[in-house]
Amino acid sequence: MAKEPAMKLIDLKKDIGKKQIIKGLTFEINPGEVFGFLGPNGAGKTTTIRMMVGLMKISEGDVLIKGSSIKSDYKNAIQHVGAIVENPEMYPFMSGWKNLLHYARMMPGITEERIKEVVSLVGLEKAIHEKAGRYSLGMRQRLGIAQALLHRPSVLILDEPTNGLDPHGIREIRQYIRTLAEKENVAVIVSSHLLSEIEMMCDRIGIIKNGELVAIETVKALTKTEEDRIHIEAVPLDRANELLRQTLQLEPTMEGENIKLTAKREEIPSIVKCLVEGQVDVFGVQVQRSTLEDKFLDVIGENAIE
Ligand SMILES: Nc1ncnc2c1ncn2[C@@H]1O[C@H](COP(=O)(O)OP(=O)(O)OP(=O)(O)O)[C@@H](O)[C@H]1O
Repeated sequence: MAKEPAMKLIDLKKDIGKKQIIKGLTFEINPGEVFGFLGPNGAGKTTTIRMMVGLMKISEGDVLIKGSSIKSDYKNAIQHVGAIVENPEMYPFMSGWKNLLHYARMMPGITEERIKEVVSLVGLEKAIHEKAGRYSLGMRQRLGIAQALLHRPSVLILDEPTNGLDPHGIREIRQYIRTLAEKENVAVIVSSHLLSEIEMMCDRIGIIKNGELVAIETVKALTKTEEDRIHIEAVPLDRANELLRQTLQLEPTMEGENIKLTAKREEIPSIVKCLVEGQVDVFGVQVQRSTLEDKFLDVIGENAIE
């Protein structure tokens, strides 16, 4: 039997006034995966996340969390969710430990053992008895994640978790997010604008644009390139251009001292051979791998970026 998805969006829609902001999102998020939710400004990420956690009314469609509808069975659905949508609320005059204890008391069945477990998951053992007010932003984020994990949610939603962190803090959060997805088998949904971040942290990515899902792929598939962009420095350039067109039926463009073309990596030796045999001197060949950022721009169209 296929495993039950941690979260399922079914034709989710949101109208505000006469405008349709979210136009029917359907996808699933699996236990133990880190899912990146990407999109340009105004694409509808925050609106979607707010509907996922019941902070905003759904116009049409539904969100199921471990099979329970957030619309018609809110109480059951929400108990499976841990979320940090805005900055986590902390009492600065209390230690990290006391903060967690305070939240734990508001929920049934959370033992001290569990508190210790989440503290260790986010790597805050050393600082947990210091006042939260003295924590760095990264430590506060981690305490927030620990708090969201206390009740063993199946889905953890983090809206821009690395916002405002320095590179060290970003690396730490990234590491802990991966660890906890693996150790707790929780589905982590991370929204972000930082593509390189998402590339390093996520297993799968959903990209939305104007309230519609335009791509959903594993990071591996999105960054795998069938064809590379190749820059060749060759003299004389005109002759090189002519040879590549006539002999190999390629479509190069010329730029300064370089020829640019797209081709498969395996084709490079025959391209060089063709040029050399045609009395063209080759001074350099550069292969440009396509990054996730290129893919993102391909999918959403460059004009969408402000
Ligand atoms: N209360 C509202 N009334 C009218 N339009 C709204 C309202 N809230 C959001 N919108 C519009 O809905 C669209 C999606 O907004 P949303 O904040 O969900 O996007 P986002 O992807 O989270 O963007 P960002 O990355 O900039 O936060 C935007 O065009 C926004 O202007």
